[in-house]
Amino acid sequence: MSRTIPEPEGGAPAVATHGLTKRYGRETALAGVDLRVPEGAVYALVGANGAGKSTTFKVLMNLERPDAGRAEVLGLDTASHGPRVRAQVGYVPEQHTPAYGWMTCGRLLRHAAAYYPAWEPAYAERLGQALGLEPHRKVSALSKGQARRLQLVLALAHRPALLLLDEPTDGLDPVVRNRTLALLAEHLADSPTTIVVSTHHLHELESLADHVGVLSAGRLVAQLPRHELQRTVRRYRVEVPERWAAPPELQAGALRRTGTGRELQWTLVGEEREVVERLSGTGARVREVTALGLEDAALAFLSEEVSR
Ligand SMILES: Nc1ncnc2c1ncn2[C@@H]1O[C@H](COP(=O)(O)OP(=O)(O)OP(=O)(O)O)[C@@H](O)[C@H]1O
Repeated sequence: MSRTIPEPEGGAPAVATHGLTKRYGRETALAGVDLRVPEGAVYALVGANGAGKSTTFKVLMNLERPDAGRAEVLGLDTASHGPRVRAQVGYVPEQHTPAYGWMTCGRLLRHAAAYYPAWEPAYAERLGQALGLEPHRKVSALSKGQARRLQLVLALAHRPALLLLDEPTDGLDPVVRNRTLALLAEHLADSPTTIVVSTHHLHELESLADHVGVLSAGRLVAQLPRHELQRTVRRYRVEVPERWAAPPELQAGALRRTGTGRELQWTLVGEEREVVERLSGTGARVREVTALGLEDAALAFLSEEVSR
């Protein structure tokens, strides 16, 4: 089951993929993904390990070629405009291994400054200080978290139109993790930026994300604005008559079902009023309806398959 948003109105999306498919040998990493990221959105990409998040980022950066389909980033076809795309994107890759390991952090930042015309040295310095970056440390000698801090400065300091952040807080200690999220919020407030960010900790993006995409085994099983997600995905606690069978239209909207006997908890997609009417029409009594947080609402899509 997949739920998607219509094409954003007015102007091209900042990121769009069309039937994106990527295989590694017999492994299908992406199976016909149609991503739509409106300009200015903070789009959280979630999914289990191996769902295809990093592969999506790599294709968007033209670091991997799709086997079928195509991707557009900032109006450019990624396959034919790789360098132009990369020049306009701030990318934090999944791997914590920045290039130029023999340089010091300070030297690498100066090197990047020469490469990006919009690089702001003062901003780079401020970010480095806020993240506790040590300019004299050699890149190859950085710990995982230290490398992540450097990658964040490299991605943000040229204020790109698009940030592609693949688990940006991975490896960071809790203090720097919070600081990074605050820096991202400040960055957004200061410069118009579209962000696509993957995470296994969606609650961290509770105050930032306004769109959510859920990848499951290479398929985009949900893609919708956050307010839509939270409005239409609800948990219903219902009491059902004996030998009650759920009608097919409710089964179709069910993401998760727990409970036994006559008391059930269902996470369902649909307009609350209609869902309650449908349930009541079958003799079930709705005892409680709970609105879900961003993380629970998105994660419900990931348990969809296993609950069926
Ligand atoms: N270079 C590669 N060679 C072979 N298989 C690969 C390669 N890169 C990715 N895959 C496979 O493609 C699938 C998607 O991987 P990907 O790294 O995109 O997932 P992910 O959602 O980022 O996972 P995680 O949350 O664990 O980082 C996985 O099954 C993975 O094993």
